[in-house]
Amino acid sequence: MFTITLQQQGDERQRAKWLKLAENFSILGSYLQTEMGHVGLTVTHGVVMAQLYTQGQCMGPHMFIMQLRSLENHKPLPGITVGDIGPKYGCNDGDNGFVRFDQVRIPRDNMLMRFAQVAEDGTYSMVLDPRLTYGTMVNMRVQLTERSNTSLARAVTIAIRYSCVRRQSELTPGEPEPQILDYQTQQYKLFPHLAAAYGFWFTIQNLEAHYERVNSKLQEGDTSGLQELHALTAGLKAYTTLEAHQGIEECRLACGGHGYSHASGLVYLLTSQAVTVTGEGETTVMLLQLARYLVKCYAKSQAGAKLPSTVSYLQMVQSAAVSGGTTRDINNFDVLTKAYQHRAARLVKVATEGVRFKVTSEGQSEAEAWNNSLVSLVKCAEAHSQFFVVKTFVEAVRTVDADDSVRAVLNTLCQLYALHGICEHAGDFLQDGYLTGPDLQLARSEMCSLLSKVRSDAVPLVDAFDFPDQILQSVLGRYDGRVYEHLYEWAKKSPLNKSQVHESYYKYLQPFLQKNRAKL
Ligand SMILES: CCCCCCCCCCCCC/C=C/C(=O)SCCNC(=O)CCNC(=O)[C@H](O)C(C)(C)COP(=O)(O)OP(=O)(O)OC[C@H]1O[C@@H](n2cnc3c(N)ncnc32)[C@H](O)[C@@H]1OP(=O)(O)O
Ligand SMILES: Cc1cc2nc3c(=O)[nH]c(=O)nc-3n(C[C@H](O)[C@H](O)[C@H](O)COP(=O)(O)OP(=O)(O)OC[C@H]3O[C@@H](n4cnc5c(N)ncnc54)[C@H](O)[C@@H]3O)c2cc1C
Repeated sequence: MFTITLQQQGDERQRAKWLKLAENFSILGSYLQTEMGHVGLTVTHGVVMAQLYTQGQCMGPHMFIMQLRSLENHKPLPGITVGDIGPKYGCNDGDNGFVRFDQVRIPRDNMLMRFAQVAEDGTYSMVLDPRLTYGTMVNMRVQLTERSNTSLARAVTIAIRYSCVRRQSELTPGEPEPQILDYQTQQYKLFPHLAAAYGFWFTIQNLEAHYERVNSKLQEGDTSGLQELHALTAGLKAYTTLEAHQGIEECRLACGGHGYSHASGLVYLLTSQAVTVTGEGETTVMLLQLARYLVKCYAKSQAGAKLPSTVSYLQMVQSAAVSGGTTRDINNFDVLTKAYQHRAARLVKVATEGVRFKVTSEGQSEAEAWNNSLVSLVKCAEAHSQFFVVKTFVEAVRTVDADDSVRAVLNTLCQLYALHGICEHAGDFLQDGYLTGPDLQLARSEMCSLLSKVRSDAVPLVDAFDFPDQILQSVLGRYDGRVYEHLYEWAKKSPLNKSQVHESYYKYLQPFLQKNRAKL
């Protein structure tokens, strides 16, 4: 949460009142923003994000503390219906619930008044920027970006270690079965996610530093960095949570049948990661928040305005003829970064001009034009977020304090991440001729060479994440590699294996079999 320390009467009094209760767990709280509600059985209070109406005017979403249950017997207060929402896709240990308010009144003082106040006579006033109310979401989105990185790193650790234990088929006729990690397809499934886990780690360092800079400016009352931070965090949250989710699923699939077992630890990782894709802002909604900012920035740059650092590249949208068009050193970091920059800038331009064209030439309203451009708007936001990761990764491997051998490995991972992205989104790079067919051919063959280069370092690279077995909770990803013995031990612990003949045999199976056999 933003730790802004402005001296506000209401704020100070409210903090003294509520924080004391919350910090010693006298009350338990939940965040209630989503329309359908998410609360649960445990909480006594909730912070409700609701539209504020005062003196007949709507002032937009504000936060209110609502007491939900009696502090005497935990029963819901009058007018409040609260309960559990039932089983979910995952995170069933999480206490998510619903709540309904019917004619519930709360004291004016329950409105959280750090950034906006309502006086006794209903007069509304605000401090700095009303969007500071959304600060908790920005903070949470940074945290979810971090969590995604950790979950992806856990998944690749499991899958890479297991791929060294599992031997299957013949690579060379007559030779022993190879470790499945020696198959190029297995490397192609796993190593780009390994590279992404490293790239995201550096991205998070950059994002956190950015967050701290904006936060300290906010302490001095300077809100100028708020929108850029919001856009950046919304985009990276969307991009990294989804990439991690898809990566974890690919790691699970790469473990074959055992990936389907809870013993893999991958099923839990996958369902937990799915929450981060939707929670704190669904992916498309978040990418559109970023797109809205990019479109505004592009328009400003066209009018000659200077842009904030993360979007300053929009001032330099080049045509492909000027900027590319020949086969080049596709492994060169400057070439790679420029290609991603060009792709992002071009897609922002295309999306912005698409909206404009629909308004000016097709007579659509702004809202219609926006809706009819959503696909290209989402695409430009994804491209911007991926460019940010590539740029950060490249800068990090150039400047990281590491010896030459470590830097060489990081260089390889960074090239792999960037080349893999180009191959995956080839159309974006080829469409205006910035990259050529021969460039793409080169990118693909370089990417495949990098896979075999990563092979020898793959295990040390996942060991370097330093997840102890207690955290990984995966039989497949055990540090000692003794997978098969422990799979057997794990299976034996199943409650269905408590006796040699399960009780269901006597109840259902035996009569059924006997009946059938009697008919013979
Ligand atoms: C491995 C082990 C794992 C174990 C367990 C795993 C658990 C994982 C935990 C996961 C957590 C799950 C818990 C989830 C909790 C929640 O989901 S809480 C609810 C969060 N809800 C959202 O995020 C809603 C998403 N929607 C938005 O954010 C919308 O933007 C909005 C805030 C609802 C506003 O929408 P709207 O009224 O339509 O306004 P807009 O027109 O879009 O925007 C108005 C202006 O405000 C700016 N803006 C929007 N958001 C922010 C912000 N955060 N900060 C700053 N500014 C913001 C926006 O850019 C607009 O600005 P202008 O363009 O200048 O007008
Ligand atoms: C496990 C879990 C825990 C949660 N915990 C909390 C909590 O503690 N507190 C809380 O307040 N909330 C919580 N949430 C809710 C979460 O914040 C929302 O589910 C999330 O923000 C998505 O909103 P939604 O469910 O309304 O989806 P919707 O907005 O209905 O999204 C459904 C579809 O509509 C599309 N869509 C919606 N709006 C647009 C648009 N403007 N343009 C284009 N497409 C659009 C989306 O892209 C998506 O494809 C939790 C959710 C989960 C799954």
